[in-house]
Amino acid sequence: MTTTLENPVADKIQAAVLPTIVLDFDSTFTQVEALDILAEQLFSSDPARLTDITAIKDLTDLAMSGEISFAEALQRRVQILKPTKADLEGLVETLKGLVSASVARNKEAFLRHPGKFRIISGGFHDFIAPVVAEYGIRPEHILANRLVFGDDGIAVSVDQGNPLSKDGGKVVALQGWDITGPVVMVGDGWTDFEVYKGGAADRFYAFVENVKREKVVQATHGIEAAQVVVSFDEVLHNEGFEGRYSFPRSRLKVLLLENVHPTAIQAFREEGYDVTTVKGALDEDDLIDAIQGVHILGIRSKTTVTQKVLDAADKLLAVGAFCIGTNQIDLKGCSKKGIAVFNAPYSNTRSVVEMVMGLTVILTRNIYDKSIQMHTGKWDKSATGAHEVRNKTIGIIGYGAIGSQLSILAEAFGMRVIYYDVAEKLTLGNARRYRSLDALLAEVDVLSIHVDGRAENKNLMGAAQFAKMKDGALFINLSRGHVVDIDALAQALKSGKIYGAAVDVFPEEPRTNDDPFVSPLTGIKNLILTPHIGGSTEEAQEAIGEFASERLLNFLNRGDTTFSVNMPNVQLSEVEGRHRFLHIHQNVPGVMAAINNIIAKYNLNILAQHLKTNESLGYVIVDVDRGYSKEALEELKAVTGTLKFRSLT
Ligand SMILES: NC(=O)C1=CN([C@@H]2O[C@H](COP(=O)(O)OP(=O)(O)OC[C@H]3O[C@@H](n4cnc5c(N)ncnc54)[C@H](O)[C@@H]3O)[C@@H](O)[C@H]2O)C=CC1
Ligand SMILES: O=C(O)CCC(=O)C(=O)O
Repeated sequence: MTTTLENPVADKIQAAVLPTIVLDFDSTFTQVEALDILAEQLFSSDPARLTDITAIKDLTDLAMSGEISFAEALQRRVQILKPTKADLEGLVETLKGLVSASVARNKEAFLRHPGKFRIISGGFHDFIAPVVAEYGIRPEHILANRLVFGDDGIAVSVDQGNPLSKDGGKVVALQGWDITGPVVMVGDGWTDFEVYKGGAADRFYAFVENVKREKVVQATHGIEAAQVVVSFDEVLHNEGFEGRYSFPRSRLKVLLLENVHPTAIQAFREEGYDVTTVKGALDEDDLIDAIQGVHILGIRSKTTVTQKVLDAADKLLAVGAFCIGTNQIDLKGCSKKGIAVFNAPYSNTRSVVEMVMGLTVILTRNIYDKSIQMHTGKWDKSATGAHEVRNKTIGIIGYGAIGSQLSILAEAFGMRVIYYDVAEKLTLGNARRYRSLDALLAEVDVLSIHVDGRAENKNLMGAAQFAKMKDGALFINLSRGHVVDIDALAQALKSGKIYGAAVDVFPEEPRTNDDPFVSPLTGIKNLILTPHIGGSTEEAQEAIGEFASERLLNFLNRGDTTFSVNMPNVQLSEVEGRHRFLHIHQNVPGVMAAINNIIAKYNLNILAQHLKTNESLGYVIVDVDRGYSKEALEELKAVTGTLKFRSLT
């Protein structure tokens, strides 16, 4: 199967006859209404004038949505604001930092096509010109009002001779401009729509990235030449401009489940992707419905990505596990479809380790049960059964990222550390590796499990293993629920064989906070139960949000597969001034030769080429210079064994 990212609209438009794109300034070129910002700047520190901030905003909104006359709103706002030239300089600096995200990320396109982008605004040339200059828009390509200053340097009114100070002014002003060829108007406000309605523009884009004005959006319905766009990427794409992106990001859907941290949501939105979030996990049926049309899926530990889900995933490019474990994802199924899987292998490691150390002390001192007794009014000040952790032996099963971190912290607490791992590991500090699990079990005062969730680890700790432990040992599991036979653990605790335990993960976990927790472990003495929160610290969640979204964005934006758990890892630079083909295929003979034949046939000039394979997949990345034909792309997609094909610009 290939991923087809086509753009029929752009195909129809001859690249040679690029239109002139005329942008509105307020809430389009910038994220904000400049006069609202000016009001905040001038009045927010003066309690007596706070109401003027609201008055300015109200006037702006009424004019933008077409409720009152634009000319009246403009004049009244200037009368309230009365700015000086120095005030406007401050405003310019603020506005430079508030350019719309999709405009800012397409700066290269602005600079590459001087004269093709112009500004028309009911705002003021005085502050617009220095902001748009950074995008190569010259003063003569800005139509805007001018402020009239009094002798005292304070602006008192608007230049009345300028058509833009009047109602319907944008239509008149634009018609009088020296533009040849098609004109495309992009804006959020009613006066922008009027430009199209009044015949001064051939096409209109209602720009809703910053603000959605219902009256304007409604007005576009049923008009073939008008369209609502959530980002400037779409405008560039539709109008045949070579923006940074071969496919508008706003049409790529990201579905984030399980309360993924806001840093991730923001990262995708800032890059222009269409993000949907869901608080809890989805069960298989709901996920099958939700996954259709989704390009990127973000989950944590409670969403299971099964073969059936993958079969329904018609557009899926990548799955991000916003956690460490990936046992909830059918990795083989993903590989078979060329879907890349990423996780955040180190972002919550420390949180888990700190929790294990805390639990170790709490259990060794019997603090948990003492606290429960206190809550029932029982004061039991006694040292019996309470111990220091110093000189005790902690046994770690699974000496990976978490196990080895724990080794360091436990040693710092004065504990003796021994570990068991099926793989060769670098032993840290004075820890000792045991090659026999049984030998380790027999020696530990505290046992902590940190193996990964592979299926073979089911019931790694069962009745036989608990029986091999010292009487009165402590047991901790913050790895995966299925690793421990919980009936056997319950029995070992009830019999006193295991003196105390802490369990954070369970074979069956509720999908959301509203679902009940049912387990044979509830109600047992000296057993601390926690709702899978080993990695749930604000620090870890933020770090995971940043790390996982960065991996996914690097994959989307440049094809980089660094840290992918199933794809061959290839580190790639940004796509600058070139085209990049990304070809994911089954690792079968002949694919590379077929790709190279097509490249030779179409005489494509290769700037860089990479091939990396793993057991099941091959990943070819080809960077070519700008000239290539659509036929070449079609042939590359059709190579036998192709799973996914994308091109980036
Ligand atoms: N409770 C929570 O909120 C969290 C749980 N976790 C879980 O903690 C576990 C460990 O995470 P990491 O240390 O990052 O993983 P890791 O992959 O770095 O380490 C796992 C280690 O276990 C070893 N191992 C696997 N099976 C084994 C076996 N049968 N016997 C001995 N050693 C075995 C591996 O060789 C590896 O060294 C994972 O299951 C992860 O999902 C991770 C973060 C948060
Ligand atoms: O916090 C989560 O959702 C899962 C944490 C976890 O178990 C992991 O990172 O593997």
